[in-house]
Amino acid sequence: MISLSDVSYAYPDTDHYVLSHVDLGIEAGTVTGIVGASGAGKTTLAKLISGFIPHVDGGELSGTVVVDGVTMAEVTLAEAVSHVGLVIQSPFNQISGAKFTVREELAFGLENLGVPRDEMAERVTEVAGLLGITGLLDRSPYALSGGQQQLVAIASMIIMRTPVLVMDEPTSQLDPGGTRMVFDVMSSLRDAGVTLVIFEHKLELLREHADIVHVLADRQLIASGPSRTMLADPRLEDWGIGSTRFTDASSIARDRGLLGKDVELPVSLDDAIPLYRDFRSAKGN
Ligand SMILES: Nc1ncnc2c1ncn2[C@@H]1O[C@H](COP(=O)(O)OP(=O)(O)OP(=O)(O)O)[C@@H](O)[C@H]1O
Repeated sequence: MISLSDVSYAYPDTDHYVLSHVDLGIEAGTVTGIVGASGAGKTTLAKLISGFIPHVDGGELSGTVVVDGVTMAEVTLAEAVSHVGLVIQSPFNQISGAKFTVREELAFGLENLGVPRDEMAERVTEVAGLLGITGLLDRSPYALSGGQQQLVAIASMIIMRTPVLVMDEPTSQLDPGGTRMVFDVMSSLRDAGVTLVIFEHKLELLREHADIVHVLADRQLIASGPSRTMLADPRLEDWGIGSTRFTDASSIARDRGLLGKDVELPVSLDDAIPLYRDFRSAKGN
């Protein structure tokens, strides 16, 4: 569904490559997590997958990016965005600036596609319900909190029903409840067959929702694996990505001989529970 072959990229008026010889393959209907330290190039990669590079940012690009059968550099941005939606990191910048209410804002992209009014209204109601923003529909997008704007930004992409959605830190402005809700919505999108690529720092949530995780460092995708294995990898510390409290605690317990040497370290609470149960039964209480 997504294929990057030998992709290198430098922003305009710079003399260095932000990404260098990147290869990536993503299967349809999967959830892929991409992690990397600050400045590693996550936003750049998100913009490449969704066609904003080269169509908006320009710069020097080599290699090919194919999404949903379309080579991104060879089609217009309008064509690219019909295949892949991008939720950008700053929700304020995602708002079109052309509309007075959230309802109109959500319908904006559909209007451009010529979707009939009745269907537009139905889709707005549906997506607003999904993201719990029905009560905001008649408010100005600019009168909302950062978290509310983020939900509107996500809704404005989901409503387009593209087969691929790329999300660049989609929950950065949300509280834990809002974050969980957005991840639950992502699960239902995945169930509906949407291919998701999530750039995210919240490793526990990524563990729960991503099938495969890739690590971006040194201008390349340098490691990848199933979320349980990749997100418990001790090298994540060296790459400036960190680790979860469950991995840290279990790693200490293992070093002190409380857990077996070859125990598979947990990333999330769900991973940790069976481990602690085994530990308790081994102790006989
Ligand atoms: N428009 C631009 N022009 C020139 N350099 C840029 C531009 N945008 C980003 N960069 C540089 O490209 C590199 C990668 O930036 P990018 O925003 O992709 O990283 P990131 O991993 O998303 O970071 P963060 O986690 O902080 O959002 C950084 O060194 C950044 O300074």
